[in-house]
Amino acid sequence: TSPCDRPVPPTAGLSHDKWEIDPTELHLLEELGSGQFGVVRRGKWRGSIDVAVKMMKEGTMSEDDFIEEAKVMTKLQHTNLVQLYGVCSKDRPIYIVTEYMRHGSLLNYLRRHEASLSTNVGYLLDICIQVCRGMAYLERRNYIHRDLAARNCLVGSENVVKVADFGLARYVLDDQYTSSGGTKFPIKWAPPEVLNYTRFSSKSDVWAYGVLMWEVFTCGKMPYGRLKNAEVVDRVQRGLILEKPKACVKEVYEIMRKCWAHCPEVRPSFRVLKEQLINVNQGLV
Ligand SMILES: CN1CCN(C(=O)c2ccc(Nc3nc(-c4cccc(NC(=O)c5ccc(C(C)(C)C)cc5)c4)cn4ccnc34)cc2)CC1
Repeated sequence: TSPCDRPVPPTAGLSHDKWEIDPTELHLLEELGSGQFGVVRRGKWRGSIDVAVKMMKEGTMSEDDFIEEAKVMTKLQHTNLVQLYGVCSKDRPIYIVTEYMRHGSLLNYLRRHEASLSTNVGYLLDICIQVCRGMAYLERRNYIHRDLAARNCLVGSENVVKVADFGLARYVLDDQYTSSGGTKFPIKWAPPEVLNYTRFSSKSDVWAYGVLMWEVFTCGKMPYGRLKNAEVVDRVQRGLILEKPKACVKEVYEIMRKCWAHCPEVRPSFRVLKEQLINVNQGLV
């Protein structure tokens, strides 16, 4: 295709280190919330591009390792991935600059719109398919997310849904988050091999994706309700799985259940999941 057909890569035109963003070209606006690394704000880049800026609180992230990885992350480009535009790494705190998603996290979006969403099975399935497309791209690029959940997906204009913060879990310094015994470890989205051996893979992302599907079809309920982490670990080890959400048709629940196969090899790939979900969605029309 001629150069004018190809979309200009969003990181084009940056300084010699194309993933390095000049902070004088950023204009910070309101706070969007805060997460594991601290405050996140909306901003404008080069006067007109809407961005989200994570300002890395000191001591929350292994910064040098992340800056190295940022080069790879800027190359991951897909409609259903929140695009990393670059980083401001010359001063501290480091800024992580991504495209802006105006409706916030998928989890809050599901909870806010439960009334209209709970009867719209086709749209709930479409949300799952969009996340699956983003994850199938990461799978093709041999890139593991490590913390896929509705809270780590974002909703943008025209209700597009994108996967965010892929791979970032590797740079969190808080061992309450990184160790499977920690209070912040995402136990309810983790398969047996992660609970027992912290063995992450695209197939552990598939397990988490099954839980994300459950979150979508319950419009943002907490998986396993108020069960304590230890009780969830015990259930998962014994092969007990999440029950079928009311809004979920049998065919969709069958796909969810496959994501929770005890052995990672038995779970479908995201590529296969995507085909199966699209088939069900066409069957619903
Ligand atoms: C009508 N509603 C009004 C309220 N509302 C908002 O305030 C709102 C609107 C837009 C928002 N957008 C974004 N919000 C965020 C955001 C905001 C707060 C916290 C975070 N998350 C984090 O900081 C974070 C997430 C995960 C992780 C690990 C490594 C653990 C996986 C580490 C850190 C992200 C990032 N974004 C990237 C692109 N767009 C956004 C966020 C919130 C949503 C719309």
